[in-house]
Parts: sequence; C-alpha cells; structure tokens
Amino acid sequence: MTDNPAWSRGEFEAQLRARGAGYHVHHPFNVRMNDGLLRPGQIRAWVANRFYYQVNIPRKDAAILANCPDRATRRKWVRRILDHDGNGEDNAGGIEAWLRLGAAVGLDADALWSQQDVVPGVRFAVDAYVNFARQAPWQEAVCSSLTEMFAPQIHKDRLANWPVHYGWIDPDGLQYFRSRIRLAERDVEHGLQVTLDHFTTRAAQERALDILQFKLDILWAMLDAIEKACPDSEVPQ
Ligand SMILES: O=C(O)c1cc(C(=O)O)c2c(n1)C(=O)C(=O)c1cc(C(=O)O)[nH]c1-2
Repeated sequence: MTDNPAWSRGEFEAQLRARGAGYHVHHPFNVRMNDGLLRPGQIRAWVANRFYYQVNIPRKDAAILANCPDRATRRKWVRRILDHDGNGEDNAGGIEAWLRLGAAVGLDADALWSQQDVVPGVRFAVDAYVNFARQAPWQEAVCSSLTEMFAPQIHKDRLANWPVHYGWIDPDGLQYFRSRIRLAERDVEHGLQVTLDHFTTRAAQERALDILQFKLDILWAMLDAIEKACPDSEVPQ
C-alpha cells in the first residue's frame, strides 16, 4: 500500500502508456521477424502458436462479460467476441482471418485447429490470461486487455515489412493485421475509460500497472517459448 496521492487521469494514463517499453514488439524474436530474418518454419511456428491466443481471446472476453453486472459495459464488450468469432453472416471474424494468414504461410486449417504445434509455454501463458479474466474483478480483467494500446503499431509494422522481406507470403493473408488496427483503437478507448474510472487511488493505480505488466509478461513469455521451440539452426525450411 502507498500513501502517495493519486495520479491525475492524464498522469495515470501516461504511466500505463509508458509500460509500452516492455511490449513484445521489442522481443528479440519479434524484432527479427520484423527485420525479415526468420525462416519460413519460424514464421509458421509463430502463426500456429499465436492461433492458440486467437481462439482464446473470445473465451477470455466471455469470462469478462459473465463477471460484469453492468449492461452498458456488456453492450460494448460483446462486440469483441463477435470481432473474433464472427457472426456467421456478413462478418467472418478474426479467427477466420487468422486461418487465412495460416494458409498464406503454408499451414492448413486442420493443422491450426489441431493445435499440434502449440508449445507448452504458449499454452500456459494463454491459459493464465483466460484464468485471470475468469477469476479477477471484471475491471481488472478489462485493464489487462490494455496491451492493445501498443498493438496498432505492431500490426502496421507487419503490414509494412512482411511484403518486403517475406515475398513467399501472399499479402492477402495479412488482412487480419489490417482489420485489427481500427478495432484495437476502438477497444482501447473503452478499456482505458473503464480503467481510468475504476482505479482512482494511488494504490489502485499501482495495482493497474501491475496487472498491465502481468499481461505484458504473458505476451513476452509466449515469444520466449516460440523462440526456444524453433532456434535458427534447427528450423526446417
Ligand atoms: O499481434 C499482436 O501483437 C497482438 C497483441 C495483442 C495484445 O497486445 O494483447 C492483441 C492482438 N494482437 C490481437 O490481435 C487481438 O485481437 C487482441 C485482443 C487482445 C486482448 O487482450 O483482448 N489483445 C490482442
């Protein structure tokens, strides 16, 4: 506990944004991916492992919905589930778009759905995120989604760099990244509003920073595990 005065809304938001220094955009594996240094087998390993994150995001969001008694919040939050699952009509959803990314890098949908290439560290990290959302107060789970503040840039980097470095990947497969830029910005606007409204004492604000760090660590741990599973020397082309 701290006796320090609460930060202003602006200062609190600045403290949250400053945590971007630890975002997985700076992970060595992501840096090499962005610099065009990964072999096809390493890109495929990343896509297959990240699929486990993709399919669990709507389950995580459903847990937040289940814990949230506030109808106005649920009305906004439910959109996130449809963003990923699609609606079976005009919106195919993000999971479908990720399957198209898989196809573009040479992975068929059955291989992705089977999760046969998901390594234990990725499974543990993603499961920790879903479990946190099930067990924590819903405002804390909302706060944990705020790594998305830093996601638009990572998507833009991929859109700019992959076509240059990885000519073997059909650029149509990159649509997932394109679609997430706008959605992430919308999500962050709402998630930040909930967080800035809820964590109002200095102790609570510091708790929010710890929650954000927990989520940054999940993303970082995923890349550690993927990197370890496919070192440069052992990856088949
Ligand atoms: O590609 C990425 O680096 C990245 C990171 C994150 C993130 O920061 O959690 C998300 C996504 N992508 C993403 O596509 C996505 O839909 C998403 C939802 C969430 C969330 O916590 O609710 N994070 C992210």
